[in-house]
Amino acid sequence: MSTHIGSAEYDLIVLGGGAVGENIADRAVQGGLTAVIVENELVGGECSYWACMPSKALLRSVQVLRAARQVPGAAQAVTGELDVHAVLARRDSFASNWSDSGQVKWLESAGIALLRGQGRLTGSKEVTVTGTDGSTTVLTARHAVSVATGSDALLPDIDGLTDVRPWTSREATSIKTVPESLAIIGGGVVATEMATAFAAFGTVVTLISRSGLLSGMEPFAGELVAEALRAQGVTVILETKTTRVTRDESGVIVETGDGRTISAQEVLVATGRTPRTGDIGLDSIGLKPGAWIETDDTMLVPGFDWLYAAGDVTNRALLTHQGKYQARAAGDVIAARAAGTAVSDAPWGTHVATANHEAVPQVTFTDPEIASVGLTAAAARRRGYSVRVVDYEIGHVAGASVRADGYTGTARMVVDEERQVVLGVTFVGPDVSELLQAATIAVVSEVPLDRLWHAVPAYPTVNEVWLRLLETYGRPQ
Ligand SMILES: Cc1cc2nc3c(=O)[nH]c(=O)nc-3n(C[C@H](O)[C@H](O)[C@H](O)COP(=O)(O)OP(=O)(O)OC[C@H]3O[C@@H](n4cnc5c(N)ncnc54)[C@H](O)[C@@H]3O)c2cc1C
Ligand SMILES: NC(=O)c1ccc[n+]([C@@H]2O[C@H](COP(=O)([O-])OP(=O)(O)OC[C@H]3O[C@@H](n4cnc5c(N)ncnc54)[C@H](O)[C@@H]3O)[C@@H](O)[C@H]2O)c1
Repeated sequence: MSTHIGSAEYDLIVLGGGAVGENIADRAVQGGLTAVIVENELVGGECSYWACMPSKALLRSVQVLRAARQVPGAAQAVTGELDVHAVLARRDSFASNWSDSGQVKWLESAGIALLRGQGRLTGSKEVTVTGTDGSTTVLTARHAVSVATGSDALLPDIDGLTDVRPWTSREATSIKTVPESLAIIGGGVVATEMATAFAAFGTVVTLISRSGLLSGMEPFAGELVAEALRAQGVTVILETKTTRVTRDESGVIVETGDGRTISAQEVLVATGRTPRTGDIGLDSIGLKPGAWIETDDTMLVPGFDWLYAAGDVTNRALLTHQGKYQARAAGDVIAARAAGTAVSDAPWGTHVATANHEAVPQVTFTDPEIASVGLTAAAARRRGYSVRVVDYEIGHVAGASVRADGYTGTARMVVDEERQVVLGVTFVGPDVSELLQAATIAVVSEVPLDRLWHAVPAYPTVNEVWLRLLETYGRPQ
């Protein structure tokens, strides 16, 4: 094993080469800085290989088949079942067969240096990288270090769980064969999306959630998804704790607080995330290892003028698009501060991630889909807004009935009565994901409702639900 010690200096060191780290480096390089990314696994990170891309590739075929079956004419043409082998092959290509060569090429073309190995902060503006061959490189940053090390699946403290080698989202999204049966612990986004996919693949799925489903969202979202999962054959057990998990030769046995015993070939744990900060040298600069990293809206860590963090590791909004949004702010502000040019850090300025607070969009790719942005009614009330809630059945819109026979879905608009602007929107229904950006623009731009009446949705599209929501609210005088 080599013990070679090298050193190098860059304007910016980015620890972690996921989608977020790549974007921080890219913006900083476009702003005239030199940047190196330190990555110890695959450039592209969780989203590319074990999260967004493979999971959505698994779910898309399921959605297309359902859509075809809901439209006479097309339904008659679809006589077979889902070809799971072909679904997995398509998933493989979306995960680039777990090779990061394409992303490495992109880094080269963007002028970003790459150093492979485990990076640890070892002092002010200093990161020491241990390569797989044991070599050590000490990197020094002229201006900034940004942490973008992401998050890992959280394994809750359930008796026996770690001993049974449970699946996390990584095993679920990279499956090579489909299990006959699967128990899922959790009721959030991963649990519901994976229950949707595996049920469609023919797996006998039991989902055990200690609460209702998707509890941070509007209540009807989780209720409609639970109803749909049950209709797809999933056993959905709500408000129930998992107390013990064991494994024998036939599979796993999951025991619940209300005395049930669920046997399955595998168990998937989908109970949230934990920050990847346990072994990145935070203690060397006076921060707590294993904790989420707090930042201000320019992604600067309080108490430092050179340390930034972005993406999952900040626990602001664990979504790729929000992490990349933070990365754009961080990369741009690092370049601006290095050049001594003006920093625009007032709310909604160039160098801040203001939308993290009250305007986060998210699509949950269950069947039906959930597309949501901004505040739920409950969250808006907690924040002291004077709230009015407007609901509308999407199936009553002409465009929805053309799209699918028996289309059912619900839309909710949360209005700030004082300013008469939209604080939040939730759509639940087939194919609602593509409705979301209009809602995001309305929330971020704080478009007054009387002006929104002039944004005419095309007939007959599902977007006409906007007109129905406005009509239900009543035209402001
Ligand atoms: C199953 C699943 C599905 C998801 N689906 C979606 C979705 O549809 N849409 C969406 O917006 N979000 C989705 N997410 C969330 C999304 O995956 C994350 O928000 C996103 O990947 C976070 O990006 P990141 O760059 O912060 O972290 P990561 O992608 O985790 O990247 C961090 C990188 O840092 C590297 N690293 C860590 N420590 C070190 C170290 N010490 N030295 C060197 N390198 C290091 C890691 O190897 C990794 O490559 C999903 C998550 C899961 C689990
Ligand atoms: N489509 C998407 O955008 C998408 C898809 C998947 C994941 N993600 C992101 O990945 C992150 C992780 O997803 P997730 O589903 O793991 O987390 P989550 O926060 O969505 O859900 C966690 C679930 O686990 C339950 N839970 C937590 N601790 C538990 C315990 N000790 N015992 C039993 N249950 C427990 C919670 O009640 C909740 O139902 C999310 O924050 C999400 O933003 C996004």
